[in-house]
Amino acid sequence: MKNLQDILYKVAIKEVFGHTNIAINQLVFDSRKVSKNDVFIAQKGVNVNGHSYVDKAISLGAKAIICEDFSFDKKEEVTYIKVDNANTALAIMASNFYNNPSAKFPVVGVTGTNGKTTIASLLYQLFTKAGYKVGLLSTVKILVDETEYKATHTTPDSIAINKYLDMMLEAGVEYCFMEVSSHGIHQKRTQGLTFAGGIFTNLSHDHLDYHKTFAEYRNVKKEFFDGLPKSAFALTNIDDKNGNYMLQNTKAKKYSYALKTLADFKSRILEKQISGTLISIGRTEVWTKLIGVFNIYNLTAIVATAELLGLEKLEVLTIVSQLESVSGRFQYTISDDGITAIIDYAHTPDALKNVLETVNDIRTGNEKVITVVGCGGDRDKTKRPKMAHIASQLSNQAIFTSDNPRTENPQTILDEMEIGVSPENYRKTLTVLNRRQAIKTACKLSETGDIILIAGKGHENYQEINGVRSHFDDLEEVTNCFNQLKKN
Ligand SMILES: CC(=O)N[C@H]1[C@@H](OP(=O)(O)OP(=O)(O)OC[C@H]2O[C@@H](n3ccc(=O)[nH]c3=O)[C@H](O)[C@@H]2O)O[C@H](CO)[C@@H](O)[C@@H]1O[C@H](C)C(=O)N[C@@H](C)C(=O)N[C@H](CCC(=O)O)C(=O)O
Ligand SMILES: Nc1ncnc2c1ncn2[C@@H]1O[C@H](COP(=O)(O)OP(=O)(O)OP(=O)(O)O)[C@@H](O)[C@H]1O
Ligand SMILES: N[C@H](CCC[C@H](N)C(=O)O)C(=O)O
Ligand SMILES: [Mg+2]
Repeated sequence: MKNLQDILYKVAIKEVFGHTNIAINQLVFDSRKVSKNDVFIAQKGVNVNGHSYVDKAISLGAKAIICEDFSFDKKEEVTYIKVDNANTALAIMASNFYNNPSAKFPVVGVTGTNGKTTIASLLYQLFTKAGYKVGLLSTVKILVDETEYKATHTTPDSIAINKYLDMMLEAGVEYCFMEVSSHGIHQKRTQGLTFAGGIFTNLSHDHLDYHKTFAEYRNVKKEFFDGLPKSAFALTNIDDKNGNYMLQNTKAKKYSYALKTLADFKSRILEKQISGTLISIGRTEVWTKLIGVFNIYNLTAIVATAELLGLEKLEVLTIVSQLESVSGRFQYTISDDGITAIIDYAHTPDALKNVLETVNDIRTGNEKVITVVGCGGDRDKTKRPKMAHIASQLSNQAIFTSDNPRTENPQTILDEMEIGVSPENYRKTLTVLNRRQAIKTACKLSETGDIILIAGKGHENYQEINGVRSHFDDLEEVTNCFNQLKKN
């Protein structure tokens, strides 16, 4: 049991009803999960208002309520605390509850539209290879040293973040790398954390269903840097047109990385091959297995981060050449007939463009590029025509199919994609609603040397249709098709 008064340290309280010097069990923001002596935090969500569940939480044993208004009948035996923002209060309380784990070891946050998982995961690999115990909070998985936990979000809720950071400390973890999503920042999931550093990757079109305008999306990302402490570093991609903007009001020490502009950390691409890229970082040449200009940005960011965290430059560069690509990010397999299939998590227009440009860059002759792609349901609809245009423009054949339709009609998503195809590219497109069939079609249409890009789902091992998740794995599907072709 903990004392509520201690947990409330640094929370901006507007009004209190009842006593705060009481023992509490745990913090809970979902009334359905409340048990005896818990504190229920009422959050105003996207779908419902948590304030409607205060009575339910009390009936299940909540002893204290954190809320943004007092518009309900109060019970004598319960403590009510009014705050400006329940999400911020929850985040600070979650840090206090776990004794502020983020202040006890370096936690570095990565934000930006694309590249967060790649950078955080590569940093995990790099620091592990350098002999440290490392933690990772990412879209793909959560790692506490070598123990893996399932990730439900890119940035978990603040209770989960602090719980994992606490577990990391228990396990002797020395560095943690985490993704900081725009939803996470907006919902204050990372407030109250002490970051040792922040990294900005890039900003392009995504999540305009949630943030409404690009300016709002950009400002939410900037909020992360505004909140960094003076002791932290703020590392930005200065080739991105929003790179400087992100650091405008940060108190942290500013650093930049780039491939084109003059920067504190600069790399150059010397040679591109399907098996990897030769780059120079500073004055040192390094061979990496990673492919694509975007990945060289990611590598430059991790080299800079490792140096800013005190690792020795030469050691870092030696390890860089050993780093493996991240699951579902430009992951490829080659069939016995010499057809290459690339699985990539590109689910934004910019990512799809980058990946297809990379594919076109490394193709050697007259081989065809066939792209299988869809767009997620219940997410930003304005991405759909843009992604369809890019896929049809930069491939010889685009096959539009379902991603995770979630609660939307899959055909409607495809219709909204098709609107983006220019008349001159129309003949290059096909629509195959069923993703398995779409992948099969791509395999049937391809010949030796051809390249199939299967975009959008990367590492995901499920497909969500009508709210139901069934097992689905792009790599598994294409491998099955390749095996089938071999038999025929
Ligand atoms: C849009 C969004 O971000 N939603 C998140 C939000 O849910 P919500 O606002 O819909 O919650 P709600 O259902 O309206 O409920 C409001 C409050 O009432 C509470 N409640 C609700 C019902 C009840 O019976 N009792 C009760 O107490 C809920 O626990 C909640 O506290 O708060 C929930 C609790 O923290 C999150 O789980 C949920 O993430 C959903 C599942 C989600 O899909 N989020 C995605 C969009 C997301 O966050 N993605 C980013 C990555 C994006 C990227 O960069 O690619 C991420 O960080 O993962
Ligand atoms: N630095 C980058 N710039 C542009 N595109 C990138 C970059 N890094 C990766 N990508 C592309 O974006 C896709 C997603 O990469 P990654 O998973 O690292 O991004 P993310 O920011 O974690 O995405 P999410 O918002 O879903 O968490 C990759 O599969 C690749 O196509
Ligand atoms: N973190 C991203 C993942 C998108 C992946 C794509 N496969 C989809 O389902 O839309 C989001 O929640 O928007
Ligand atoms: Mg991610």
